[in-house]
Amino acid sequence: MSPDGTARGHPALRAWRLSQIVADTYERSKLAGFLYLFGWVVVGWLADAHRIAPVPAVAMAVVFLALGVMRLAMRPPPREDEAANRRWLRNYAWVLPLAPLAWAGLQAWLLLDARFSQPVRMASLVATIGYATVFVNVYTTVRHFAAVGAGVLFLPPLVLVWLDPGQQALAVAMTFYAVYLVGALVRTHAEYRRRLDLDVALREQRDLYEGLSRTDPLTGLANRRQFTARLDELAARAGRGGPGFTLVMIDVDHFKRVNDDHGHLAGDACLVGLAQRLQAVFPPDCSLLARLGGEEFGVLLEGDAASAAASAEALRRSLAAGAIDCGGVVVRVTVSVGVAGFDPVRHGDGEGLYRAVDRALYEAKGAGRDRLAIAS
Ligand SMILES: Nc1nc2c(ncn2[C@@H]2O[C@H](COP(=O)(O)OP(=O)(O)OP(=O)(O)O)[C@@H](O)[C@H]2O)c(=O)[nH]1
Repeated sequence: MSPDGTARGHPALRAWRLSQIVADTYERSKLAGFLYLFGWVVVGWLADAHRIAPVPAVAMAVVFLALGVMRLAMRPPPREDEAANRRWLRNYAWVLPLAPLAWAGLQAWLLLDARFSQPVRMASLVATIGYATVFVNVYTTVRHFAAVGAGVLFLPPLVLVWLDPGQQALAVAMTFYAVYLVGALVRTHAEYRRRLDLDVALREQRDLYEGLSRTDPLTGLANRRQFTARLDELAARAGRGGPGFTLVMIDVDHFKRVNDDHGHLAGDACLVGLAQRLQAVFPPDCSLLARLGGEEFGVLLEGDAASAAASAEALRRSLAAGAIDCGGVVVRVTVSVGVAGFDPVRHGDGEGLYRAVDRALYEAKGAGRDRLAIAS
């Protein structure tokens, strides 16, 4: 298991999970760097630091400002770039503790330098406790970020307070608080992980149902719903002057006989075999292949009708010339085909093209089947 807990799951979900951790970490911490600058302005003003030690006082302010800007500037990479997100987390692991480290040095200075009064030390300790609390409650997207940040902030003053004989009561109280911080860190990190797991599970379910709602369960091709949506999309795009496209509709001839002669299961296997033949002729990366229902298939292809018709004709010929394996039985099937390229003026929209191709297919059937007709 990697530090971000992303070892399991589908790669896309794993990448999403990692990018969510990155996004959450950035969102939670992008402005928090400036809190140290604000804290130092308040505590430094209380401490009269600009008079006691002007150069270190200003230097600390500049350091906190620079570290705040640095955090803000580290914008997360694109979500889909898993390697870049992993790199970002690694880099951020170095950047995030820098401000706490600088604050810890400042805190040690305020506690050890006799020129600073007791109220100033108390004020700085209150700020330190606050920053450590923020770390364990907010930056728990990655547990070691929270642990390192809170540890760097809290442990040095705790040790210094224990070493001061006059501060034993405060040292005991801070020790109890340190124990609370450890418990809070474990709890908030577990809560974050649970929420993240739930988000991932919900996305997984959503992707699954979305896939099912767009896919024909028998052949794995697109279903009619997806086909219609894509047809409308292509027609709208072509209507706006976009690239042209062609619709091919393929209907198995006398498919009822396949069922009647060999059984429904053989009929199902035949449809699956036909879908595979379609995928071989019309590669899915340049077309949308759909089962429109029953024994009817639709193909949407970018480009003109002539090349689509040539591919469909090659398929028709190869089916007519041979036979296909339908789950153990070898069956000869022929197909009738209708083809038309989309013409925005003649067809108007996707439905208009569908009707034209359906008519051409009907003509091919009427003319004796096993043939291709191009819509006039
Ligand atoms: N095995 C199987 N058969 C199906 C499925 N869907 C539809 N059918 C069958 O497909 C047949 C379609 O019959 P028809 O519409 O009369 O068409 P046809 O027999 O192919 O004849 P033509 O289209 O006129 O050449 C029917 O017998 C349906 O039961 C399916 O998912 N699996």
